[in-house]
Amino acid sequence: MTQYVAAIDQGTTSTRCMVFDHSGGVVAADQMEHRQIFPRAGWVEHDPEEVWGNTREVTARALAKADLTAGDIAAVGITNQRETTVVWERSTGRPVHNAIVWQDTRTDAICQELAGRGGGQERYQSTTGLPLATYFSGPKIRWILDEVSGARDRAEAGELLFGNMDTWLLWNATGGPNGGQHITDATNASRTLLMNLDTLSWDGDICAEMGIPTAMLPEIRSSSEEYGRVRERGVLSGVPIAGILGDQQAATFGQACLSVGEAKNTYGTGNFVLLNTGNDKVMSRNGLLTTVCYKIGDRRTVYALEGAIAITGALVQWLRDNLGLIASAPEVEDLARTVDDNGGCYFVPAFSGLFAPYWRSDARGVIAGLTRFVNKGHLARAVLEATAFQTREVIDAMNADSGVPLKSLKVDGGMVANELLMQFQADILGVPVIRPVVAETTALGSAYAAGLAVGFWSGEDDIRANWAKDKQWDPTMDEETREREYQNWKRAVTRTFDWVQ
Ligand SMILES: Nc1ncnc2c1ncn2[C@@H]1O[C@H](COP(=O)(O)OP(=O)(O)O)[C@@H](O)[C@H]1O
Ligand SMILES: O=P(O)(O)OC[C@H](O)CO
Repeated sequence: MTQYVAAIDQGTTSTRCMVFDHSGGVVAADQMEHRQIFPRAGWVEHDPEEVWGNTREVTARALAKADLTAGDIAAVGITNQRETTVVWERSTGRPVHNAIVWQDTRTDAICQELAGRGGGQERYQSTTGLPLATYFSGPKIRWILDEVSGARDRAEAGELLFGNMDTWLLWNATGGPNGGQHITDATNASRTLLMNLDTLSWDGDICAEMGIPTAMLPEIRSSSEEYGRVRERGVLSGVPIAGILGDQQAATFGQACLSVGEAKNTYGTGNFVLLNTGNDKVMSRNGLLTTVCYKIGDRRTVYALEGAIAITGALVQWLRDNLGLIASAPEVEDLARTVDDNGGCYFVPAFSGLFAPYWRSDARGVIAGLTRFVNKGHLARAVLEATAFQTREVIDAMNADSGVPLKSLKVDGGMVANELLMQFQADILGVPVIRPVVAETTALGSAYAAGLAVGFWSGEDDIRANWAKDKQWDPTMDEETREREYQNWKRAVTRTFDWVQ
């Protein structure tokens, strides 16, 4: 009897396997962190083989915890950190380079060169919905083909394959060199700078301009259909892999933001606000991305506007790992509660430049407003407030683009355990912030996509019915304080500009 659906959530800091029942409840879970490799300032890499090894391990451990076997699982969904780029050999499965992570800024010169050509930024935005920025996969593939000896010739000959983490895991799970499926879904493909947002196919002209042979690109499919079955030797042997969604789109789906105008914010390594815009793609005039939200089987594509913020939870990690001011991420709340306010201190974590709504690769981090009064408690508060201020900036942009002010914000991700942050977020936005019972909405969203494809769930009404509120924070800050604090933040942001020359 197949009573459950499994999800693999391959995130920036860790890989999880979660098993869900029909009500969307968590039956079992396991998680492993992988190494963050920083070869130079601004460069961030992961080892794809380590990530694949961790995926197998967390899957085996999650099943063992609930005493389940492959026969109990109706389908598997994959969700993943988006944009992170892997290039590997078709015949052996060996990566030709470490994965280049979404936060990595090494492709700045490539992006500037492409922007300088005919059409430049404007052409990329109108075709792909994205600005030309180091964040996306296309320039990262180009860098690997330029820098790894012989790689471009081998890619042209069909010997090398490209994939984001979804494709890398799917290919390995379905057999690797022995029949592995080379497939991605439209949400992941919409983050490469290479896909046409209307046709959901690779844009031949852009690929040629970027020097990327189409022979190495995966087939683009919907987010909910059977792509293949787990290889014979896998713990989930024979189970269909039937859902793929980029992690932020998965969280949108898992939060049941299924109607036009519904939005969620995920607080992880970075923050990502997605607003469902239905079957219409809205082109931003305020620094947001236009992206595929999901495509269920052969139904019409649903699009989203996205505010992508590079560094939020990663700043808490930085406080822990680089300064040693806290021993674990949750301790940042205790430290921040030792003071009443930020003491005039604002921390703008432009570690990878600034993403939405600025897209400034020349920006670098700044702590503004330092005096002898400021202590580590104020610094902890400034670290948490940075997440809330950055969120306000992208919500403002969204309100301007859509013309309809947001009434409340659904939240999820690792940082939403932080009650101080959630209250400050409601205060600085001036709208209620709502956390669901299952905060693991990313894994849940990909489980829903997989379960829908095999008939485990019958439709979107099941997803809506499973969503339940855990807690709500209402704004308590007066308007004058809110705007004064926000304007101080904005002034601090301007101090990060023009640093990299
Ligand atoms: N209680 C907390 N307060 C503040 N930040 C937290 C807390 N718990 C976890 N974090 C941060 O949340 C992030 C982990 O969230 P998660 O959703 O697992 O991220 P990802 O999916 O990006 O790997 C880390 O960057 C960590 O610093
Ligand atoms: O791994 P996360 O949760 O930080 O998400 C990363 C995003 O997908 C990057 O676009």
